[in-house]
Amino acid sequence: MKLDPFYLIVDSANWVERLVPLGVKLVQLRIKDQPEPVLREEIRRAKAACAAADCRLIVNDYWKLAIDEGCDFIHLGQEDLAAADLAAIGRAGLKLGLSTHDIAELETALAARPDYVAFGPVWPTVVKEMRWTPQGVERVANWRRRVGPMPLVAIGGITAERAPLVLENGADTAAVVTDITRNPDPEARTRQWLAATAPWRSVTERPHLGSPQ
Ligand SMILES: Cc1ncc(COP(=O)(O)OP(=O)(O)O)c(N)n1
Ligand SMILES: Cc1nc(C(=O)O)sc1CCOP(=O)(O)O
Ligand SMILES: [Mg+2]
Repeated sequence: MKLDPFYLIVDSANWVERLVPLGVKLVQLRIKDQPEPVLREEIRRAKAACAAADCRLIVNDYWKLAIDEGCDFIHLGQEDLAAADLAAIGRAGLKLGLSTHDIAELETALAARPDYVAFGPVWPTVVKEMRWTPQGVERVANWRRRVGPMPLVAIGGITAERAPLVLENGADTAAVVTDITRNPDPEARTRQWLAATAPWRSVTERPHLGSPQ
């Protein structure tokens, strides 16, 4: 499975409808603290907008709703994973992305046989409080060697200017929230992201790096 090198994360269907038509091909709907009917409606709208633009939609956290609504990709953190029914997710044919921040989490994630592994925070993030200090791009390269051919997502404090650094260090895709959603011109910033990641969009094979350090 090849992931687009630009992985947009937003907190509403409004954002999906606004930015996906610009050419975004990989988007996560990450909504917190909303009642189920609202979540369901947001997922439906995001799904329709993504279908219209040939964009892959990944639903964060709400794996049961994702199954119900016929989505095909979810993202879970380690706590989400502990509470999830992996067999049900597998039966529904959902692809699975998992968060990792340290070696123990990586081992837990790999044992669940995900479709991608995310690693962060590479740089400081303002989106949420995290137990981990910024990990740096060298550690992205280390994760690349550890996960082998599995798709690798880098996340945390990534800007359009920094995206090439994580892609050069072995990430398959760079995930972003605030560099776009808090930019004064999110549409222009999205276009800058599309341009900054374009060299990796056309690459079909990436040479393997060395063994883990
Ligand atoms: C691509 C990607 N990577 C990491 C996360 C974080 O997931 P999680 O640890 O479950 O935290 P929340 O996002 O749910 O607060 C993510 N959502 N996406
Ligand atoms: C939701 C999330 N998870 C992270 C992790 O490291 O697991 S970092 C993060 C926030 C990413 O937002 P921004 O691009 O604005 O830093
Ligand atoms: Mg989560």
